[in-house]
Amino acid sequence: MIPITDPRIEEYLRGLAPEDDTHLIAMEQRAKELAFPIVDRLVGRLLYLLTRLRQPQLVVELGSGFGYSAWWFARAVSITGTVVMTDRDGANLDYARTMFRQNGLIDRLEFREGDALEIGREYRDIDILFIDLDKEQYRLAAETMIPRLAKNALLIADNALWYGRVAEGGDDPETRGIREFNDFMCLRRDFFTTIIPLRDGVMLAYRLS
Ligand SMILES: C[S@@+](CC[C@H](N)C(=O)[O-])C[C@H]1O[C@@H](n2cnc3c(N)ncnc32)[C@H](O)[C@@H]1O
Repeated sequence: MIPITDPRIEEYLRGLAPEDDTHLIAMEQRAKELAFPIVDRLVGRLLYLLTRLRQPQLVVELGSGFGYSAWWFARAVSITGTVVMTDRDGANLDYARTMFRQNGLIDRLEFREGDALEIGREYRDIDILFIDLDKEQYRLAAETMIPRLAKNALLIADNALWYGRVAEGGDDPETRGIREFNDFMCLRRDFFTTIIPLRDGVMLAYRLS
């Protein structure tokens, strides 16, 4: 496994990103206790910044877990914006619903239980698509959802470097899935795509028309 960011750098960056929101801290604690993969704070802050810059009306997440990444999107969209959460595990969405009811952001959220791609197909004119579901499904997710994106949409995907295994020549289904997805997006002429080596790699792909 290739370390993407030196742990000392990550610790330094985290030290520059203090947050005191009790729900956020509770979710970070929960993720730690359950060993549940969330984007974590540094990527969360990037999601927040991108959302503020793009000012989306519609954000769709494929693979929302219990709402950590959605918290950053929901905080950043305007009061008329919507963040669609999808997860096949209803217990995750129950946790998120309770949390967003308590913090007053619930009107900005839709909670959709089931297969993320089946649900995702129902939406059009998506301004921000966030992909964080099973890694074998990334390319299919992109193929399915690109026709449903708005002009100048932003496609964001977590785990684009997959613990460095994409660069090590790993051949397990998840690594293959991420590598195929990266190739698929980076070779497209209708997107401007880059991968930021932050945490586990974040792909940003801007739709050029
Ligand atoms: C990495 S976690 C998401 C973490 C979340 N984005 C965050 O940062 O807070 C992936 C989630 O996607 C869900 N998932 C994976 N594949 C899915 C699919 N095809 N349809 C619905 N949910 C899926 C899993 O149940 C899991 O909760």
